Amino acid sequence: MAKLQVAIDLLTTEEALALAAKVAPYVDIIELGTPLIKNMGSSVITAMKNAHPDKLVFADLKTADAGELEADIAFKAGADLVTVMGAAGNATIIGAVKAAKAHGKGVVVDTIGYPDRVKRAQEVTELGVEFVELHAGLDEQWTAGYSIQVLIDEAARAGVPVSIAGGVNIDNITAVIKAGAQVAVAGAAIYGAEDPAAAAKALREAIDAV
Ligand SMILES: O=C(CO)[C@H](O)[C@H](O)COP(=O)(O)O
Repeated sequence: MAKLQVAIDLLTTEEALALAAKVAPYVDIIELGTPLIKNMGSSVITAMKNAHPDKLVFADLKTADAGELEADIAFKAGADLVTVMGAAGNATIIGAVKAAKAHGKGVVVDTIGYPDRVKRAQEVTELGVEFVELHAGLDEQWTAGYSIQVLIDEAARAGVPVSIAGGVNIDNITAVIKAGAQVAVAGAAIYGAEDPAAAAKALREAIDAV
């Protein structure tokens, strides 16, 4: 069964915990967004894991260097998964995987901005990462002509475990899962909804119906 990941792109621990409390029944993975971690530090990771020990806590570090060191900080704080940029060197990804193995946790590679996301996904899977995020970031999503269909097409031909992030919503989540994504990441579709719990529930039901 595919997983639903809520991306919490809010700015304070208080707001993040309040959102997580509403949507936790419907999600498998709680992602702490990069701006949230930059604003609050690793204490937000600890606060979220303490509040939701039964969920996978995903620290979207977007590490570009010092992979082992940065991953170790997040795992010690309570993260189950951390991200490293696909554009980083393999040594950085290998370092983060080393830290993950030491803690019994995992690394996700984020392909944001990478020219050939599928090729990089296949390469880094060999390095022992959990899965690869086929990701169009917020700036790319706001570029004229953006369509999530490009990520859906990439997932269908990746042949390795992937998630999709970049505007997942109730209108496209079925196609995201049918393309083979193991994880659907939804940020604005949940935290920007008038009723985040109802939005998360609808996404969960759409996944379960595939
Ligand atoms: O990592 C991110 C941006 O860099 C977002 O969390 C990710 O893109 C998911 O959010 P949305 O569903 O709003 O695109």
